[in-house]
Amino acid sequence: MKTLRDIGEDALIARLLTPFPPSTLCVGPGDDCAVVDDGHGPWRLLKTDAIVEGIHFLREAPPEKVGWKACARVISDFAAMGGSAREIMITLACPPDLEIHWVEGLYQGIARCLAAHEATLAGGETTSVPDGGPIMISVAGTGQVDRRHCVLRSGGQPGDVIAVTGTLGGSIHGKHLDFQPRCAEGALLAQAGASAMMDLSDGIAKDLPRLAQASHCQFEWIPEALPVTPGCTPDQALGDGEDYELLFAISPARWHALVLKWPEELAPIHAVGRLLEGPFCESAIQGGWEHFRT
Ligand SMILES: Nc1ncnc2c1ncn2[C@@H]1O[C@H](COP(=O)(O)OP(=O)(O)OP(=O)(O)O)[C@@H](O)[C@H]1O
Ligand SMILES: Cc1ncc(C[n+]2csc(CCOP(=O)(O)O)c2C)c(N)n1
Ligand SMILES: [Mg+2]
Repeated sequence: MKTLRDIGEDALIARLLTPFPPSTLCVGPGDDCAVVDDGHGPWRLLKTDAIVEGIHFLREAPPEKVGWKACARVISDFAAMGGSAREIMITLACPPDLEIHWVEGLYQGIARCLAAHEATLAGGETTSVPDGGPIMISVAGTGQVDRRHCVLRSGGQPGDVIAVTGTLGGSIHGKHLDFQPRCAEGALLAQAGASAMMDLSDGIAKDLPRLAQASHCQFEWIPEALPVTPGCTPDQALGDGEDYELLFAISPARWHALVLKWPEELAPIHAVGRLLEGPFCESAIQGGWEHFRT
């Protein structure tokens, strides 16, 4: 009998979505967020995400940071559309022997993250896992994005520059619990006419092929152009994952204009490659995170 390990996360999701009719939303499954048009005002963004003890964090991690991470991951996906967060709901599944203090710490981190991003706690759900089971925190949220400036993974064009914010690699040494979702950067990139965008959670080795595939393009990348986090190797920059930086495509003319006006106080931007005439067939980069296999 085949198991999830045999096919991995991406093939599993593709199989699970097969029986469903094509989405009638502005954007259905397949992007960082789903997008809903209420007919007036900004577009609504929907996202759900989960972190699990032993996979995304260890029990000895400071609970405030775990709470921050759980919410910041969702906000990073809003940023990846050019948008921002609105309402957040938290589902908490814990084993009975967990100290109350740990959960209170978790909620301090959640509160800090929501306050920093002007998001509102709308409610949640609390449940248990059997003794010895892992803590799981699931965060669902709504966000919003200006309907003229919503950036999908699928809008990339052959010839577009591929670029990233910040530096890549080494997140396990602390950044994965303590990152700033790139909301200001995402909004500016959307206004500047980025053609495609996503956040980097599984490593650029996994996520760049995903963006290229969604945009029906091939890609080339320049290994020496990767902005590697100091102290990390290029392989770590490619595959460590949980960078929570933005990966985007933009026309060469817009890229040149953007570089000239990019504000110093935002995370720096670096070109790392180019989209090429399609169709996407196979990834030229190895590495990155895939659930059930990594
Ligand atoms: N179990 C599921 N059922 C339906 N749709 C799913 C399921 N899991 C993922 N998806 C959809 O598949 C797409 C890819 O999901 P994934 O979790 O990889 O998103 P991501 O943005 O790449 O990752 P992250 O949440 O770490 O940023 C998303 O559009 C998501 O809504
Ligand atoms: C204890 C521990 N072990 C490993 C990692 C690294 N890690 C976990 S999930 C993931 C990919 C992103 O997840 P998702 O695909 O769910 O967005 C990465 C890089 C960690 N943070 N903590
Ligand atoms: Mg994402």
